Amino acid sequence: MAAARRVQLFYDVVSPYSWLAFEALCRYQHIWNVDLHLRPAVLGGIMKETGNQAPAMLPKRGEYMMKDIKRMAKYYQVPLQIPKDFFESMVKKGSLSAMRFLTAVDMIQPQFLEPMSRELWMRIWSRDEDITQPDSILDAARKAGLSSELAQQLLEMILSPEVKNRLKEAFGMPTVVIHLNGEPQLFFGSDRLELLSSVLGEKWLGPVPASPNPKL
Ligand SMILES: N[C@@H](CCC(=O)N[C@@H](CS)C(=O)NCC(=O)O)C(=O)O
Repeated sequence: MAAARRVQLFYDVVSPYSWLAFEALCRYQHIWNVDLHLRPAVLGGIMKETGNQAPAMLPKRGEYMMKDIKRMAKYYQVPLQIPKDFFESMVKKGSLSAMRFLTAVDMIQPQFLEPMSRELWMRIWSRDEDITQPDSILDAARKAGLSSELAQQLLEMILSPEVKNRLKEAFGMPTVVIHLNGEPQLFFGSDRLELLSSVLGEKWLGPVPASPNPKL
């Protein structure tokens, strides 16, 4: 069998579309011949630099996105619920500490990235709970199976320059990057996974393939 190809997923837990792509790729990592690399990243810096507004902040676009997200969540079978105060949760509070925590997880114990990311999404995008306070992050860590010692150690790392510098920026969320013949190929959006499968030469079986070991 050919060596598994590396598929990198750049995501932010503030992004609902990232959650959809994350769950679909977590399902497919056991079906396709790929090696999934989860890459915590932030969108905010890019928005600031380019002066772009989050699409949801434009009223008509925002209205459309709310409907789109609900339909996509049902189709992807992800228990996503729109938070009551979208502006407060997404824009004002954001996800920087949570994403720094995930970056520290990636540096120290990357096997916890998948469950920890999922727990953070469950908080912000399913149960409308906070993800900015240390106690919120520690609660998610406990549910993801991290020991309290490890979680404390990671929490202490989030202000370190190593973590801050390692947190990647992506131009849109979710972004998937693969390398074909040494050339990076970038796919933007949870709606580009079918195209990704075609480029990889793998079968697209919809967002909920019969996975041998589904986590969600
Ligand atoms: N069509 C895409 C939409 C993804 C999307 O709107 N992502 C937002 C974050 S949740 C984003 O990256 N916006 C930045 C931009 O569009 O420039 C999908 O289905 O995933």
